[in-house]
Amino acid sequence: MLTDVHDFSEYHVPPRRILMHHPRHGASLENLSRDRLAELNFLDLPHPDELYAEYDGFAALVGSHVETIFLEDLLGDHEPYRLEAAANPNLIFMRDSSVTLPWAPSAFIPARPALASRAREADVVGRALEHLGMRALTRFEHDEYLEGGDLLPVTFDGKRVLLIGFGVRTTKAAAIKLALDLIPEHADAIIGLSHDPDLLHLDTGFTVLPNKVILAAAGMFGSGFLIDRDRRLSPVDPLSYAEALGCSIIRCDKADAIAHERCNLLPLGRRRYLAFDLPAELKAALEEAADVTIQLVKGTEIAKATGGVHCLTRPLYG
Ligand SMILES: NC(=O)NCCC[C@H](N)C(=O)O
Repeated sequence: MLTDVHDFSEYHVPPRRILMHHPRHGASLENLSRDRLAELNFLDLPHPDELYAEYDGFAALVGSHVETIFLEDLLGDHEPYRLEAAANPNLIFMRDSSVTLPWAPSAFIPARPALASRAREADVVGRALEHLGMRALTRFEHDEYLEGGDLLPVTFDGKRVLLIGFGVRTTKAAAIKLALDLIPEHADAIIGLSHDPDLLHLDTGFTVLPNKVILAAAGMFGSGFLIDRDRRLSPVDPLSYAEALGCSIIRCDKADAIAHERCNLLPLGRRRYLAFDLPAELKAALEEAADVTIQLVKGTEIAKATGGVHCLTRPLYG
């Protein structure tokens, strides 16, 4: 059962700050041409000024709820940061380059991006987090790849659970490494969810909300596994498993999840959420079932870069 008492889920704990990267802090978008879309995994070429305006609107809305902090504030003239900000427009998707855990505010998991053009992000962002006094809990190598959008920390019946999605980016080897390095000190269990490769990350098509509500892209999740506190691995069907534990699943259209970031909701704690424009029916259904308030912000240009409000943010809890 998901409980509110001792709930250290990402959707429950208000971040103390949110770490972001403004696309204007570097000219990566202005220098972008169509021939780089595949390398960056963009759906289309965003219009820089419109994307900046959307980002400003989003950052202002986030800032009205919680303190925001930008990579620029922490790294300023740091050479690798400047180079990355100048060349890599995916740096705005701060969710992916590291993982933070609501129950371990002074630690982080450095990501290891699988997309070659994003490979340097984790070092840059790790440097910023270390600058804030946070320490790395592990290091991935060999065939261990993990992008932050594939990891959702929740508390499940008082247990600290890492929900990890496996699609095109994150590997099972990374989940095993986390089981070895984090259980039992920093996590009690890991639930792996294999998802359709059309879904970029877990957070493209899946999120857990209060009241045991799950929002999932329809037909995208199949097999999965559970690694328990004794590091025993057993197969589970993740959605049936969740339903058996009393969760209700609201499904959204797969194509909408991919093109419009429908499942990519940003929780700010105290039942507050932000999202890119949602169909009125879906918004009402989520607000009713999960007893949350969702504020909407325009993100058409940002969605061309294949990310949403969850992808743009890295919550800091300490
Ligand atoms: N968590 C996310 O879904 N992040 C969005 C990343 C978009 C970026 N174009 C990528 O393909 O890595």
